[in-house]
Amino acid sequence: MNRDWIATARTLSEALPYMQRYSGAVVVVKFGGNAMGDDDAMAEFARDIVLMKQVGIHPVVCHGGGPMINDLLGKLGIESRFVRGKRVTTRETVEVVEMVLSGLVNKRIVQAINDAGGRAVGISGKDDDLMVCEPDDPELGFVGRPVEMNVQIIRDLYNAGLIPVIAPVATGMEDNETFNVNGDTAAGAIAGALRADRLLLLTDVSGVKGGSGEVLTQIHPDQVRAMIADGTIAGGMIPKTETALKALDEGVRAVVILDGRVPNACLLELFTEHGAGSLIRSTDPRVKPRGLRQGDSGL
Ligand SMILES: Nc1ncnc2c1ncn2[C@@H]1O[C@H](COP(=O)(O)OP(=O)(O)O)[C@@H](O)[C@H]1O
Ligand SMILES: CC(=O)N[C@@H](CCC(=O)OP(=O)(O)O)C(=O)O
Repeated sequence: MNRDWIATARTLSEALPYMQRYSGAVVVVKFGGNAMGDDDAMAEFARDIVLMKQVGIHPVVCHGGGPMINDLLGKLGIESRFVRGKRVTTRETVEVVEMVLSGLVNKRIVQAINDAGGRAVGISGKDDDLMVCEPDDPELGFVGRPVEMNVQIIRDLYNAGLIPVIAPVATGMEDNETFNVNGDTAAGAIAGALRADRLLLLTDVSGVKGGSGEVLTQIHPDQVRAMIADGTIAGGMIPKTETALKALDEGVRAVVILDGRVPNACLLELFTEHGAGSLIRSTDPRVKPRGLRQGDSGL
């Protein structure tokens, strides 16, 4: 027999304990615009999500799309400006943000998941008032900070066998305003409100790097705080790790920051001993560990 088939069968067999451990788990996956890549990479991501659903996990996809917003704004002659990793969003910009995120990007992901045999439903933070926001910072304009989460719609969708795909656009508390929410912030708020078992933040680096540039495979929340304070964590990694800490405070069991450009990144993290990227886990003794990596004291 061809040896590759034996290896394939062994790989599947080795994944069994991980599949059992995660059965029924809620896994929120943040799919960033930089991690999306070409159609092949999108199709591969979609297969990973469908496989997760097939083995009894409830995947919840929350996406970004910053580079795609930049493209359309550029075509319209509108300049993109960011302050501390967040887009300065005018009334004019927020219309483009909603068109790109709720339209183009959301439906591209929905279509890819459906093509892979899943049943995806695309919504935004506006649907069923999933995410209600207040202005984040006057300097940023129509950028929202989630203050009220109504996640029953997500539970209804995943319990019905569907895969929610969420665009980070939300309603304001007043005047039916539309707010642009950073994708990491939205994914963290959704994972926190769901008390998710895992929040996977897919990005374009292999994880959180320490002082000498090495990727840290497991990080204590206190170490993350120290690395933000001493500048080891900088730029776009600041909102990402702050999101991770907040989500852990809200009851998420563990957050993993990993490279979404690596083939089958989600499967590598969930179903192999190796794992992927940097895992930051809850230190709250009331949050029961589930499916942590081999060798972790909480396993
Ligand atoms: N300690 C660190 N470890 C890893 N990346 C870091 C660190 N400090 C800053 N960064 C930067 O953060 C970036 C990831 O944030 P960002 O580009 O906003 O991701 P995304 O677009 O996927 O949301 C990396 O590409 C890297 O340049
Ligand atoms: C407030 C804010 O910055 N919103 C983001 C929303 C998209 C996003 O977060 O996309 P990525 O995950 O691909 O970066 C933006 O306008 O770019």
